[in-house]
Amino acid sequence: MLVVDGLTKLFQGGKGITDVSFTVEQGEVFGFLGPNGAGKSTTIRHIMGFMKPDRGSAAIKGLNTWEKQGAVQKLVGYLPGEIAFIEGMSGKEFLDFLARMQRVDSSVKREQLINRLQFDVNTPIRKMSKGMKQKVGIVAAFMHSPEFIILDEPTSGLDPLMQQLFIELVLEEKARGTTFLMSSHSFPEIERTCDRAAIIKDGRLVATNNIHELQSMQRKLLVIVFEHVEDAGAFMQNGNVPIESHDGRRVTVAVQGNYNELIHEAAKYKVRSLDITAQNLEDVFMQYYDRSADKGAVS
Ligand SMILES: Nc1ncnc2c1ncn2[C@@H]1O[C@H](COP(=O)(O)OP(=O)(O)OP(=O)(O)O)[C@@H](O)[C@H]1O
Repeated sequence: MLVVDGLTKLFQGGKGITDVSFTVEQGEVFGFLGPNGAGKSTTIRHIMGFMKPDRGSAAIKGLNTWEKQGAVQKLVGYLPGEIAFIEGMSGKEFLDFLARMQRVDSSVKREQLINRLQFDVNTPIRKMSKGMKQKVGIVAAFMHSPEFIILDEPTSGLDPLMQQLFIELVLEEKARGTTFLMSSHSFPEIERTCDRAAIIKDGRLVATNNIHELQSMQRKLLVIVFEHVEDAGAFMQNGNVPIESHDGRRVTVAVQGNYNELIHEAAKYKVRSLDITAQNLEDVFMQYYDRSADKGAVS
């Protein structure tokens, strides 16, 4: 569906993106993660055909996005990072205006989306909060059922309930075969929706990975607090379990699947408490990347 190949754009002052390459398959939900200023929006603006790259290219369904921007934009639903609304319009007038340009009868879906996102579409946009404007933008990107939806930080400004609803909307569209590219700061949000994700830092892609593969590599961290410091010491010395860290009576162990040996060993001592947490998926991502990079192979 999307091929980004060696995309490079350097702004005055040296910031920008360098040699960004990745693909998004039809029906896939692809996440684009990175800190502020990493180059997410710049990459997305090239994919939408709004900017001419210095080098490299982006193509949607084989159409070069800079050379065929009109055709490309018809195929895509787009939510920009900062939406430029037309002065003086209400939400309804703005959506009517877009619907005329999209030339698809989107009235039924539009009503459903407005009802689910719970906002007053007749409010003048200049009086809307950031979250309300974001909702109008989401309706605009989804209402005409495009086959590819590109979202630049879609949940910024939304409260947790609306973030949850947004995830449901994405999963419903995904089930209908819609392809997504979406940027985010939030790994948990990407984890809930995406098949694969890429991390961008300082304008360069540092890793691309399969989320389900990462989830299967995710280790559990067990924090065991022993009754006595000596027990903690003996447990660490005798047990054949990978110790993550320790502090007095508290020992943190990382396990991936095989709990028997650990439970057997811990049961030899008096345990005061036991806590289990899953390893942060972002850490798994970066660990995996470091290992692959050492071997010279980043998938
Ligand atoms: N038109 C421009 N002229 C000069 N520098 C720019 C321009 N657009 C972006 N930049 C710079 O390029 C870098 C990447 O910006 P970009 O907006 O792509 O980041 P981002 O990952 O989307 O960040 P955020 O999460 O803050 O939206 C930043 O350092 C930014 O200041």
